[in-house]
Amino acid sequence: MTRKELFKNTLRKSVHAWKLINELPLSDDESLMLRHFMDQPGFLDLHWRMFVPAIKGQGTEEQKQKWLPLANKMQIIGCYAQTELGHGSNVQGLETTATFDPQTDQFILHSPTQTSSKWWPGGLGKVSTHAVIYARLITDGKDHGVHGFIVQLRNMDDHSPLPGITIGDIGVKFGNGAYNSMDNGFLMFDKFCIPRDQMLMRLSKVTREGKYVPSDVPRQLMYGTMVSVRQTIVSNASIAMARAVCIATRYSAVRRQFGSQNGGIETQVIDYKTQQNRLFPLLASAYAFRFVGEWLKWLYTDVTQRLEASDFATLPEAHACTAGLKSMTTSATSDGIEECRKLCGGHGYLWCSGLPELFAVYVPACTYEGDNVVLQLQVARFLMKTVSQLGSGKAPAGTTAYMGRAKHLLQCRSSIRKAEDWLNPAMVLETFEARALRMAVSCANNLSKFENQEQGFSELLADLVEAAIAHCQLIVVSKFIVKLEGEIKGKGVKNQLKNLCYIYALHLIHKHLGDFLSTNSITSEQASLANHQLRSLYTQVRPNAVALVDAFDYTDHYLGSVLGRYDGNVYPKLFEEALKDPLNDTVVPDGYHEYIRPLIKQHLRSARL
Ligand SMILES: CC/C=C\C/C=C\C/C=C\C/C=C\C/C=C\C/C=C\CCCCC(=O)SCCNC(=O)CCNC(=O)[C@H](O)C(C)(C)COP(=O)(O)OP(=O)(O)OC[C@H]1O[C@@H](n2cnc3c(N)ncnc32)[C@H](O)[C@@H]1OP(=O)(O)O
Ligand SMILES: Cc1cc2nc3c(=O)[nH]c(=O)nc-3n(C[C@H](O)[C@H](O)[C@H](O)COP(=O)(O)OP(=O)(O)OC[C@H]3O[C@@H](n4cnc5c(N)ncnc54)[C@H](O)[C@@H]3O)c2cc1C
Repeated sequence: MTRKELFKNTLRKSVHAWKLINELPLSDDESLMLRHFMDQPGFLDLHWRMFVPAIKGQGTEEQKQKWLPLANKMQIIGCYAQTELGHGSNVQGLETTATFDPQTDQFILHSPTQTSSKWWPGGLGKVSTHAVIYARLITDGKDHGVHGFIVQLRNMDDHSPLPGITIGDIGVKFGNGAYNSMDNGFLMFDKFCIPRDQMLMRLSKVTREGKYVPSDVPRQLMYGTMVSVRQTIVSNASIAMARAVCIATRYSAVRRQFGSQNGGIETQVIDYKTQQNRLFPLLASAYAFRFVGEWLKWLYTDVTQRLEASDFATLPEAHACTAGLKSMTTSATSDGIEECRKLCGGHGYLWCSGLPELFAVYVPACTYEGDNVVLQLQVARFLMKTVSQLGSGKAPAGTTAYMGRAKHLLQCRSSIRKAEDWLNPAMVLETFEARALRMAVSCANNLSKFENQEQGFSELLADLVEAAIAHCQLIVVSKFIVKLEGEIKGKGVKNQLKNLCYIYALHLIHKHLGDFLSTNSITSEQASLANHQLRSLYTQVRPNAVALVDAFDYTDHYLGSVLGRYDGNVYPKLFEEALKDPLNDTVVPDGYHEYIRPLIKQHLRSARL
């Protein structure tokens, strides 16, 4: 499809999905499933995941009563317009202004520079009638920082932009189809006025007289929509990883190379330890991210209930966990999808493997909803704060509770003696806790050598990100172990999940061996025992690998992959796909007479043939 066709087709699908949701009707959970099977980014994502939650989280009761019924019936379509051409990560650096005019009781929205143009918001370019806009609030010449506003963008009769608004699509993005189904947009305001009651005023207010009444709750609640989406992105990482792994595992069982004895059949590539060493940790990651995603959903629900009761105590942890896990799981999944493509050899590079499209549509997850490095630095700040409070009498809680055992964890030596010890959950956990704590404490010690803490933080950014990742990996490993401690239905399923849990943990030890050794969390002998155990786990997973990906229950239609077909009938179907290519419509290609023939004839003439 051309970009225009792709975009229009996504509108068609989105509207059809909305019709089904209402007619059947579908529950919220079922509607989410429908979104997965629709399988294309589109304006509905931003309307439901960001526009509506922003109003719910930041609007007053009156504002919710006015706007939510319209949004819930899709009589207005909204997007989330925060990022600008010049600033995305640095939200406090946004430039768009919303200046209160007491004469007219309105805010005047203005884009003072080119870099202040809104740039990137999905659904903004062509579809949205409304947006939640983030802009600097100015009253009586004073800048109160960034606040949210509900703004109508387009005429409800003919969809034309309202006077004072310039709007459009930002252009083609990475890949062929991928994220190009979405109208990521730009927007400039030229002194565009909105009524005062369209500032989202649950957190802070501007009175009729133009007085700014700051919030008595943490201002970070303004970032609540991002926290909510980051949480959902973690579960989605599992879905995308599982999809790539399903394709690569099934194909690895079909594909044979080398190893033929006396003219017999060759070896299935899944039997090579190198293939297992690349593939099975990804399979384990797909399961691990699913379990940590379930836990994160619980954490998010818990913090939301606490916030409603004005208990803000767990907000920093919820922010650190959603930011860190969003970052860690999306980075691992993007890399994992690319690894799966390579695991499928040359055929993985074919469009019909399903992997190039999956990669192209997935990679922006490393950037949207917060650049992954910037988000890990938020985790690092949280860790440094927690370390600095150790010994103050305030016991760390939740995911940092392990830091409360700092004295032990800074001194302990791993008691792993034989390979099987690596299947002991307490020993594995302690190894990850020791490594995470020691990396965090080492950063804190290095920071303390700087007179200026911010300067020290800048100098140590790379180490801080690594410490944050170590903490996030500990969370994933520990939630996988907790999952195994609960009830798991199905004969033998627990054993399979145990294998995957330890593959997940031990492959991380192998991959980040430098961290584990340099922090003395393990010795090199213990590292080789871990490798030994890992190989043994691969052998145990091998007979069940295909069943473990079948368990994801993805249809062939959803996978969209010739290599990942359930029936394994890969080669005939690759031919079928090839023959469908428009280049094969004719035997002699268009362009032959224009370019190829004259070229060949010229050679024939010069060679006097
Ligand atoms: C789509 C794929 C297709 C097919 C796949 C198949 C199916 C998929 C199905 C569904 C889709 C799946 C999922 C996606 C769902 C929906 C979304 C769809 C598309 C994505 C759209 C993307 C939208 C966006 O990108 S919106 C813009 C996002 N922008 C950002 O994230 C900006 C990042 N920057 C920041 O957040 C902040 O600037 C900062 C945190 C980096 C710094 O802020 P600030 O300067 O204010 O803070 P600091 O001084 O550093 O900190 C001050 C204190 O505040 C605390 N803090 C910061 N943030 C928060 C927070 N959020 N909550 C709580 N507290 C916070 C911080 O810790 C400091 O605390 P302290 O105690 O003072 O130290
Ligand atoms: C597909 C897609 C959809 C999007 N949808 C929306 C949307 O609906 N609404 C919306 O408002 N926005 C949206 N965005 C924008 C997105 O949120 C931003 O792109 C994202 O927050 C990253 O910000 P940035 O582009 O400014 O990156 P930058 O911050 O410019 O990052 C560039 C580089 O600088 C590094 N860097 C930046 N700051 C620091 C620092 N402090 N320390 C160390 N390194 C740093 C980063 O790690 C990165 O390597 C979307 C983006 C994409 C790609």
